[in-house]
Amino acid sequence: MQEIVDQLAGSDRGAEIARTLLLPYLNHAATMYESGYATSDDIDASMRFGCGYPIGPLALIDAIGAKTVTTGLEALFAETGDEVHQPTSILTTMAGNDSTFAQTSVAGSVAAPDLHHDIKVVGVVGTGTMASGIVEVFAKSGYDVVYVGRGEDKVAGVLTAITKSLDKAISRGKLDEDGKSNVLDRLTGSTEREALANADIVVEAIAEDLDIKLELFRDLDRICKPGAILATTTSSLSINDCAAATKRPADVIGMHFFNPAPVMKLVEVVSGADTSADVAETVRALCLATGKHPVSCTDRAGFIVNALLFPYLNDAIKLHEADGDSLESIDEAMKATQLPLGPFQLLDVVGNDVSLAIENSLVETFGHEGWKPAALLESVVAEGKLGRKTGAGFHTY
Ligand SMILES: CC(=O)CC(=O)SCCNC(=O)CCNC(=O)[C@H](O)C(C)(C)COP(=O)(O)OP(=O)(O)OC[C@H]1O[C@@H](n2cnc3c(N)ncnc32)[C@H](O)[C@@H]1OP(=O)(O)O
Ligand SMILES: NC(=O)C1=CN([C@@H]2O[C@H](COP(=O)(O)OP(=O)(O)OC[C@H]3O[C@@H](n4cnc5c(N)ncnc54)[C@H](OP(=O)(O)O)[C@@H]3O)[C@@H](O)[C@H]2O)C=CC1
Repeated sequence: MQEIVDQLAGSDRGAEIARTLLLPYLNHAATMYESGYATSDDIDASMRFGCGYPIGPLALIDAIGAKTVTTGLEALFAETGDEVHQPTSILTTMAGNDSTFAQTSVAGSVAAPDLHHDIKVVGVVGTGTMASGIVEVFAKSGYDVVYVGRGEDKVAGVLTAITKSLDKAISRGKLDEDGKSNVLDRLTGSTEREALANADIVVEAIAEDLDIKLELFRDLDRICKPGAILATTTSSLSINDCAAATKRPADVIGMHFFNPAPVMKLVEVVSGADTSADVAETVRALCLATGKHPVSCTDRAGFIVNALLFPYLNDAIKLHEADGDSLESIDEAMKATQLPLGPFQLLDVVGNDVSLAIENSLVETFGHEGWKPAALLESVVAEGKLGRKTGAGFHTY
């Protein structure tokens, strides 16, 4: 941790880039805590388990010192005049009285969640990046999984991807052939949504388009048995909107996995206005049963992680546009602070179309001018350079 603090204090261009991009992110994390949207433990856990960061933002503020962070933000604000660079009041208070976020931790005092629903069969809708990973997570945790795609080839593609992943685990000595067969035996692929009739919970991971999701939720409401939980892994759409398409809004919830789903431990459990407490608790317990770390939040654009991550990713693009730092030098500067991926590498993993949708939803909700999507993000999306999934994005693959 001291290495990160030292790296950020450096005088080279890489350290300057890292400060320019991280200080607003730290300010926003403090603002999120101050607003009461999430606890300090959940904010820090979200960035560690959702994005593989070595340290959460509030713990990083503690490590750097609120006074140093505040001074850095004041200098940035003097330069840009952008309201999001003005130190939030909790930071100035902490800078004044030497307090820390660690003092606000309630870890350990929260009771373990209970499963209030019997969950044996999990349904997944979709066969893309997230759906395939989510199917793998549940099947590896011992659940029977029924997944639905839009064609036999797509359904077969999920089986191929999971088989490849299991073979890799075998080659690394983490699984044996029996274990692989057990996982594969739990999978049932179908091209018919009716196959979900017996599922105890359905997690949808189809295209990030509200009309498409609403059509699906209407159909799930018709098909799924009474009491089944209907979950969405949406990155930017409203849980309340999905719930309103059904006659069972109490059973609708956000279950936001992170990419790659089999690796990233975080799941944001997002309660809509009508989600029942029993359903939210059951989903948290289910996350624990699959080895995931659940955090709780309400239905607001970006939830915890994306509201902190995407303004930072957008700032990285704007820095490249404004100061001419190369994509590689910005990626390297951020990786030098021990982030697993540079911002352009991560944008290409997520998909630039998904990133643009998230950034637009953040601007709509929070209204910050400075968060408007960078022109270059709009143009790579318009050119079809969506990232790794299309072979080119900010980088070429
Ligand atoms: C957009 C949204 O709404 C929300 C989001 O998802 S935001 C994006 C969140 N995700 C991130 O920030 C990703 C950050 N990335 C990382 O932490 C790392 O790059 C990473 C852990 C994914 C890979 O780490 P790495 O060191 O480059 O790779 P590597 O050592 O090959 O992989 C580590 C493990 O992950 C596994 N893995 C890597 N990619 C994988 C994938 N796509 N699917 C399944 N497993 C994968 C590897 O098999 C390996 O497993 P073992 O340790 O069991 O052998
Ligand atoms: N990418 C990421 O990093 C993350 C994404 N998410 C969320 O997960 C969800 C899926 O994203 P992701 O896996 O990246 O997307 P992909 O593009 O990889 O997959 C999209 C899936 O949606 C299906 N689909 C597209 N249009 C329709 C339609 N009209 N009706 C039914 N199915 C359709 C596709 O089927 P087909 O192949 O047949 O076209 C495919 O199975 C989104 O809500 C996204 O916001 C959440 C966390 C991280």
